[in-house]
Amino acid sequence: MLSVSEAEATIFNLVSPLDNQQDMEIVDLLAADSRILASAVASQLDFPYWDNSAMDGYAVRYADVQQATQQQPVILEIVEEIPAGYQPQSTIRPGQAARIFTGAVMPAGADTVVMQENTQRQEKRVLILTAPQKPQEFVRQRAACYEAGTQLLPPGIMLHGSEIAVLATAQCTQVSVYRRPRVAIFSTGNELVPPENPLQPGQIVDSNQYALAALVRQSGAEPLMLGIVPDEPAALEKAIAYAVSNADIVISSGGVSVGDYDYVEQIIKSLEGKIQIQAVAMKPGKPLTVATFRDQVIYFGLPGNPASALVTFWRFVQPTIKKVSGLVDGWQPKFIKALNHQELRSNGKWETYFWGKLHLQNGIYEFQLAGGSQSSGNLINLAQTNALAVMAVGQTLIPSGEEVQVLLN
Ligand SMILES: Nc1nc2c(c(=O)[nH]1)N[C@H]1C(S)=C(S)[C@@H](COP(=O)(O)OP(=O)(O)OC[C@H]3O[C@@H](n4cnc5c(N)ncnc54)[C@H](O)[C@@H]3O)O[C@H]1N2
Ligand code: MOO
Ligand SMILES: [Mg+2]
Repeated sequence: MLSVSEAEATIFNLVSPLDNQQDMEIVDLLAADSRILASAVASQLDFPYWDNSAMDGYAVRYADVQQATQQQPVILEIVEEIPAGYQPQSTIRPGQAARIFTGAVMPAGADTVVMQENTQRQEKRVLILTAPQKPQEFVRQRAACYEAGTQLLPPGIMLHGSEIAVLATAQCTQVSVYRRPRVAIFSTGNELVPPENPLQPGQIVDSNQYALAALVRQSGAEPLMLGIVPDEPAALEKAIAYAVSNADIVISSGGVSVGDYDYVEQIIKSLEGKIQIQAVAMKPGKPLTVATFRDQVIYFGLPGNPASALVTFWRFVQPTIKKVSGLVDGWQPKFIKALNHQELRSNGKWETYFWGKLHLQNGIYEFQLAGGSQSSGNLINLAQTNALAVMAVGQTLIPSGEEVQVLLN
């Protein structure tokens, strides 16, 4: 049986990002939020676009004012007023200045701005009362932040407010992003019914498909919900064949253990899928099954128990979706160290995952175990959790107050 880290390495090696040519789409700037950039962006505009003032004050020649003091102010003649958005008409000559405002274009001849607090206005003249610290003070130089034609944003990053600001500034109103990966999801089990059906004796509501669809969407992909498939080989064969032909990633839940009605592995093989993982030394989630089809589609057969399905999703499927989606960095699972708030115990045989809540307490992360049963059949206390504490194989106890490794969901 593979260890969790072996399983992780196997899975992450099996998948590669979508193709940045074939699998891209063009979206409007505002629709680009939370999308992943498919190709590098360059702009034809420098940033700043032109030399401009960082202060409300006076554009001057540094050589004129470098000796100015309160006692011996330098007096300059004001030849022009330059509000933001206006193209200056004059050239500043020795002994001259222009009234200027924040964001306004620097006039030719001037190289420095003196903020108005360091001046005194006398009609058509200005007294400079304090010398600037250095030439170019309070001038935002053209291209100081970005030179036209060089790379502005690299491919493979997720776009949020700050990147959208950069694209807007570069007048990049149509953005090339990766299409969202398509993830087919179905549940297996004769006992399952959709949430809206009245329950007959022995039936169980299919919660996994809904949870997984929400998590898939949260991971940046498009869920394709294929419903409930009974534990019958023919039905399962039809569902798997359809799913692997219509999605980049397939997630089923249930039917991967050793029971007489657990057909998933058998059907994968009959459809010429390649079984890559049959079980992982973890709890919950041991019967996790992973396969590939035509070296293109990855199939996750998650265990049916609700907590097992979600834990294996967080641990393996979520990073897989993010990697496939084109993200270059940050698709990997995120672990942090936290203070363990209560004792955690396991039998030491499997890498064990405990669900709970990560709090920030006086600047320190603390892991609080969800109250109630941590059995894989319990899903009720998964609500409002945001993290999984991890106990290594061979470890049987993490005392309260000690450090614990935590996976962020
Ligand atoms: N003899 C053994 N039995 C089991 C073993 C084992 O090693 N030897 N492993 C156990 C573990 S661990 C798990 S996890 C489960 C995995 O079972 P399957 O993946 O085959 O899933 P099912 O048998 O179909 O269902 C298990 C359980 O989960 C409920 N379920 C299934 N699908 C859903 C759904 N969509 N929504 C909500 N609940 C669902 C189902 O009703 C069962 O109660 O096997 C153990 N057995
Ligand atoms: O390991 Mo199963 O996945 O918990 O109950
Ligand atoms: Mg079973």
